Amino acid sequence: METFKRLKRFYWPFKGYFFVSLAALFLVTGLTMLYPFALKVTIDEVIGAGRYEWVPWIALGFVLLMLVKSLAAFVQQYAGDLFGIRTVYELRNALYRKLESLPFRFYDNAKTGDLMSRLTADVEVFRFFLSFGCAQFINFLLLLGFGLGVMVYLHPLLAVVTLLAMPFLSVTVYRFDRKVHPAFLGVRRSFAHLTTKVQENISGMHTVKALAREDLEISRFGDRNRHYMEANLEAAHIWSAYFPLMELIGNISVVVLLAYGGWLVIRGELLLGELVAFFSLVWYIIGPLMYLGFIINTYSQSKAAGKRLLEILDEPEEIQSPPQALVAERIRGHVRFVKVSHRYSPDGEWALREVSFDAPPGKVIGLIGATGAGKTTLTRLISRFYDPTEGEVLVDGRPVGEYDLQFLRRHIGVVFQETFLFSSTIRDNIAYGRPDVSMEQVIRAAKRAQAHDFISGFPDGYDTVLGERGLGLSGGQKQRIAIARALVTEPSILILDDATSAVDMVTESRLQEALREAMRGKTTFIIAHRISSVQHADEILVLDRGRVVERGTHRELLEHGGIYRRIYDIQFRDRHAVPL
Ligand SMILES: Nc1ncnc2c1ncn2[C@@H]1O[C@H](COP(=O)(O)OP(=O)(O)OP(=O)(O)O)[C@@H](O)[C@H]1O
Repeated sequence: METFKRLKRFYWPFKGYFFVSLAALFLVTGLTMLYPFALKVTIDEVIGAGRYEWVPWIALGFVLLMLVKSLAAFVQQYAGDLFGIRTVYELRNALYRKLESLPFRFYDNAKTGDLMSRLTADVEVFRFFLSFGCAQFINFLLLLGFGLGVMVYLHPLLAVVTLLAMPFLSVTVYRFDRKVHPAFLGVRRSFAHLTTKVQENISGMHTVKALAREDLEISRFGDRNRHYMEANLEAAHIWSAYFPLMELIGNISVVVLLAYGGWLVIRGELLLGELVAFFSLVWYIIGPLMYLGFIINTYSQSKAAGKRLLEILDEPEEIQSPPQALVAERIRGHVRFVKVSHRYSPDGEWALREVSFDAPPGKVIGLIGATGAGKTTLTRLISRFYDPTEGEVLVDGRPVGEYDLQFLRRHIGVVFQETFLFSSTIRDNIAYGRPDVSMEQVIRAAKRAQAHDFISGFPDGYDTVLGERGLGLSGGQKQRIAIARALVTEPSILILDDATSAVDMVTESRLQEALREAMRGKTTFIIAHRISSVQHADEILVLDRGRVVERGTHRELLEHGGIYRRIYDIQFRDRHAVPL
């Protein structure tokens, strides 16, 4: 119940639909309960008493009863559906909002397929229970309560005989629930594993094919598919073992009832019509009882699904805007690091160690160093994708944690190492951060990013629709669109994380020229492996295992003769490329 209690805020606002559905259900069940009475009256007081002229009227009464019951059943079903559908609409929105606000840390380990299955399959299972299972469960309780009440009224002893089977049935149902719940949790988990595999494979299909690993992937998929099948089989096994047992217990009580009831009729202690009424009442109880397994099944599944949804909703959002968040007129772009250290997990390696530097507005900082040296980590702290473990990151003299998060990020243009483009037009991709910009601004940004020429070369120009993740463009073209996307927001701070790695040297040098123009008075961080990409920076920080081991201008660092010089020597054995 805990899971449902915690998800109450989603379904409680729609309780009106639920209660309408419930009221209609009361009516349906009440009318259903009238049948045995009508039968009893027809047999004992009409046919038994020879009043045959009443039969057509009784038949007409039955038809009317059924019409009202159908109408009530419609209201019950429709209101129940509305209850479920409206609830999961809110739930899905809340989950998506949560996913949008979760920090980078969450996505470092998140699996897309698993998240997708939570947002789709688990939400659907939850809806099914709200719309259908929950009402069925209440229906069961109603039928049981009404049925027993009427039976006790007709013949208490006979009712007790029926009740004799209940404890056995209750124990069986309890044990069934205990077993079937983990089994369904397993089904949901292995379904998520399966979808994760499919999603990863479709995304990485080029790599799979390039390395001719289709067979391996088919066999891996086969493994997960088998797990999913086995999880389903296990659930089906539990189901098929318990369901007939429940049915058997139910049937035994019917047999006992018929034997004892028949004996009572023979002795004249019970009217025939009463036994017939009793018999149909018993089925109103035993039917739903046997159905109880299915109801428990939907309940168990929705409990398991609800738990998985709560796992997302409960994820901590450690990176948020503070209560009195700072929103300035604009950000000038003065970035300062004071003894900043960072590690991604409390017991992990330090990714940055005591890094300090001062970058006033307009300064271009180059970051260079071996892979894993901490260059990306450093820039991630400026945008507050992570909070530093130690030390302070200041923008315009204020700790980044004091700013409104969206305000801060809107003023920082980031071009990531891996370019991600949406499957929409080039214009929409460039204008993603500022959808209201004019076409002129889009073109200006594209020109500065050296992208205008190749975009204009496409038959549809800026209206060219890109494939998923920008498929159909070269690596360098994608990078330049990403740079234009960052520039169009007119950021005060620009971070280029290996953003020109796929661009040829000539284009890169033109790009840097244009960027210098565009970023005048703003601060730029350039992460690169190529010396040619950072050589014009005002200050170059050389990182090694998280520490700044050298700093200075290109010339100073060359003269210093340290790591930078060694990188330079390796990269420029042919010295003509870069003058000393
Ligand atoms: N999300 C993360 N979770 C845990 N550790 C991480 C994460 N991102 C980076 N690291 C670790 O932090 C260290 C610094 O990584 P970072 O990405 O900053 O290096 P880098 O200098 O940008 O490397 P590259 O040039 O290859 O991009 C590495 O040891 C890396 O394994």
